[in-house]
Amino acid sequence: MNPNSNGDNNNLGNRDSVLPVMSVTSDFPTQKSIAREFTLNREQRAAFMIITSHLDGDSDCRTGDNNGQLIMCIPGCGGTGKSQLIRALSKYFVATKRMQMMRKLAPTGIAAAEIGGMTIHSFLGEQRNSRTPRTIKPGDLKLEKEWRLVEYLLIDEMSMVGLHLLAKLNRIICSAKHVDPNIPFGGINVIFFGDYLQYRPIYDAPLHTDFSLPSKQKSDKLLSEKELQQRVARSLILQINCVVKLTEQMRTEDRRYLQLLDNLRHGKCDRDDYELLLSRVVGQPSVKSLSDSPWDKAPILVFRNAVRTKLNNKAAIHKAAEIGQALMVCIAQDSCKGKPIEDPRLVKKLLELCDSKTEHLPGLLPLVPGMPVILTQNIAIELGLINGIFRQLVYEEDSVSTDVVSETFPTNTRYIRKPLYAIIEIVKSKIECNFEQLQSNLVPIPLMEQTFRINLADILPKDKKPKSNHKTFLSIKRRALPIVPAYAITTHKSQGQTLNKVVIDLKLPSGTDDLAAIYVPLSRVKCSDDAAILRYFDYKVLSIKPGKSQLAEIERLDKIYAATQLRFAQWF
Ligand SMILES: Nc1ncnc2c1ncn2[C@@H]1O[C@H](COP(=O)(O)OP(=O)(O)OP(=O)(O)O)[C@@H](O)[C@H]1O
Repeated sequence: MNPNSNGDNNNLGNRDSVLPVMSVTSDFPTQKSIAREFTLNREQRAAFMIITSHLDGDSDCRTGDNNGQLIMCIPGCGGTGKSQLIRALSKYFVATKRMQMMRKLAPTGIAAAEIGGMTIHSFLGEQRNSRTPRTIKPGDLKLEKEWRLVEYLLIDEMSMVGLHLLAKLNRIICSAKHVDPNIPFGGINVIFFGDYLQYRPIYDAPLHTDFSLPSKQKSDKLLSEKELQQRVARSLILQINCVVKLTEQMRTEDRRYLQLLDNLRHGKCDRDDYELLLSRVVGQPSVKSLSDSPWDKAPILVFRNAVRTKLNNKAAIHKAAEIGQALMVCIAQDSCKGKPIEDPRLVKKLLELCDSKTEHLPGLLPLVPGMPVILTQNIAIELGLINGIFRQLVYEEDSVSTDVVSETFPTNTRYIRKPLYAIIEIVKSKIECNFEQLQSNLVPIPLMEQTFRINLADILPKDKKPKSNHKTFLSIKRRALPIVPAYAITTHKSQGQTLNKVVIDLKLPSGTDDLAAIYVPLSRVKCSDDAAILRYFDYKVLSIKPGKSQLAEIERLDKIYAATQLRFAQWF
């Protein structure tokens, strides 16, 4: 715009003088420039335009069901760029100074870190598997403040979100926003991202649960409070009024491998697909040994937490030997009813429990400099504090001993009873630091405290187990470093991540019939050459089919997608 041209030609002053020609080029980001910056494809761009135009008050976007409230779903299989779209949307909200209107939540720490969001549990102020839900009191000022400015709620990895959790979130938002509980999500706009064929929630019913299908439960049985809440949440999901499906594969460049992944999603892999995967089994010419580069640095994806812990311990022992150092193992401090535990057998049993049973605080934590780690407690996930490399341990000098605590580790292991903090190099740190001497990605991680319950019968030797079925629970308070090694991670933890090289176990534990157990690990990489298969596996695992309610929900969303394309034809 020329600042001198105000439309009034009589005000041009001296007509003989030459007017300065000024062209103002603005660096101000626009919808188009951000879509370009993130190289959004056609589908990502359409979703981006619908949401950002809704934000900008576009009247076409703000009409229709629910008084223009956007209840949107962006489904897409692994690698179709859902997280990339969230990053582009975030950039637009930041650039237009409206970031406080957006809240990003995900069901797991790793998924939340991928999008710079928080976990739903931490946002609800609850622990995982908590038996004491957050109480909602009218006039809760903290809650009101948390939600006052929020108008767009983005929920990633929707396959792992449970209906009960969603119901809680809905109640909290309605209460914070002081609106009629019949208005979905307190009237704010909600956008779900994810893929229903990936992992489902562990202790809850998935969002696609179809309560109209005949269930195993007897029809005359009264519904529990939890089941009622789940049905309420399902009715919210049925109000989704806008769908953009992402279909273009952005992660996998290898056409043949893409075909295999697609066959897998439909439970239709053939012998050729099987042969392709067998050619990647360790020991075959393409992957001679896991000790060779690049496989020696690739994470191993396994199904069971116990297997993960065993592999991590072995890898730590091996790495310590490789660099010629004695292994360090930090010991957790456990107490019961405020007193240290005295029975040495009980102490040992507790320390050897898998961290999945101890609120994710490990009893025995092996540490080797350079070891990849995952932070298991929510310290500041929105700052990227989740994946890192262990660099250094600070501990009380006099708390080190070489007395054997566990046969798992070599005899020269140094056990540290009083660690103070560990210095972790955070892989994708978003911490800004102005001190020249301090590296912003080196973060001291202190000890943390958690309480877990354990059934005594589960840890007593077989001959000492009580005969009756009566359960005796012990409540244990543990102080420990909130860190676990990440040489091996569970396939569940890998969901949402793009991995450069990965070693995958496809031998499923018996009784596993979830397609996600195969599809999630295989879809983490860009091509078949980036995956090594740990050992031979049964052809049968490639023919696991998606469930009925998964397919029905995908079909329902497809129909809404067709209507969305007609409604916003200009962006498709
Ligand atoms: N438009 C794009 N331009 C360039 N790269 C992209 C684009 N979209 C996605 N990618 C890249 O493709 C890979 C997969 O994308 P992303 O992680 O966003 O997929 P996803 O749908 O969230 O996958 P998952 O379901 O496994 O979580 C990433 O490496 C990402 O950077």
